[in-house]
Amino acid sequence: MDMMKLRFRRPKGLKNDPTPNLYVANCGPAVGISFDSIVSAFGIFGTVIGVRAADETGTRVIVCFSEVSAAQAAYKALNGHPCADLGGRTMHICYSVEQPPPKVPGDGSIPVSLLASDLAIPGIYLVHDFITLEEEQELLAEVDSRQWSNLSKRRVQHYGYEFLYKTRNVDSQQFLGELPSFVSIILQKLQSFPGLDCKRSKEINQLTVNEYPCGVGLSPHIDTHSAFDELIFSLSTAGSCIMEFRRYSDPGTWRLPAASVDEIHEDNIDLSSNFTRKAIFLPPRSMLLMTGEGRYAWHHYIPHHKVDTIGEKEIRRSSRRVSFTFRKVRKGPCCCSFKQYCDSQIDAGSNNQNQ
Ligand SMILES: O=C(O)CCC(=O)C(=O)O
Ligand SMILES: [Fe+2]
Repeated sequence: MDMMKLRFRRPKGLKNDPTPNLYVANCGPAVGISFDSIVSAFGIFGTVIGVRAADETGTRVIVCFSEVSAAQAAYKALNGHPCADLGGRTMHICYSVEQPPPKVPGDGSIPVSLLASDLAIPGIYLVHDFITLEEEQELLAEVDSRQWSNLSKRRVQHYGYEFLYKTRNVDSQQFLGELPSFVSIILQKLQSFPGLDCKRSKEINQLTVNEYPCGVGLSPHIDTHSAFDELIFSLSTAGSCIMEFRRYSDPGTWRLPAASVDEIHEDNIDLSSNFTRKAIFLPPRSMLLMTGEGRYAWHHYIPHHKVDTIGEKEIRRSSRRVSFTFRKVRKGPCCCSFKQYCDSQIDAGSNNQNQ
């Protein structure tokens, strides 16, 4: 059996019987530790069949041994103790279990709200006709006269600070300049966004423009807490889509695709875990605000559909949707009260999720 083709995960609950496979947190390429050095460091305890990423963070790996006893020895020696062979790094280890095959969801459809009040997720707001048709045309003309960067399925532009898809964060040391003047009108309108203190929307300093061709969506994610402040605005132009929100019942799954991931697809998501799903229709020229619980604890997701079904109606997506996501780059760690979803508080904290 090819061990590396099997899917392993962190065990749920307290029971953690030894297996030959270790789930190792605080270790991996994103913290400067190559797979080769992991093989050597763990190889001291027995034959390592393979090492691979446990998820997309680059900071958690699965180490597969040929024998349970070797995994036990490595666990005993390295869990919570600094490892001299890996630069004195302290790892958090548990025995990994085989992932059950994903359940095939029903037909996948859920009711789609037209209004945020019907969606009833705390912190999610939607304002229809936030901009006029003319303003929409102007915005599109401006971005189309600028350079797009190609991701695998969509094109993007970043202003203020670049969003780095590998780390799902921004390089806050690298300021690209003020937001362009063609969005001044939007920034001005955001100051009178219903129910918001205008000071908070004044501080926006990052813009990502996403162009989705028909049928392309966005994998479920939470915008990285440590990268961006609480308020996240997204203006839809040129086309519509539905946006699905998911609140996972197992906080462990929060680590799956975070932020605007390009290369990660739906089949990487742990469909066997439970989540509550809600969806809202985002028409062109509408402005979505994600804040509070909706921003910090719910994944947002754009299904990869060419047609969105809203009640009895089928709405064909147009040739493209262009969204303008406005955020403020965070200075210092996030201190939200949704700790289990918060990379500032889990990775830097006790790491008790892995113990
Ligand atoms: O296209 C959108 O409205 C959402 C974009 C988004 O979620 C993101 O860039 O993080
Ligand atoms: Fe997002």
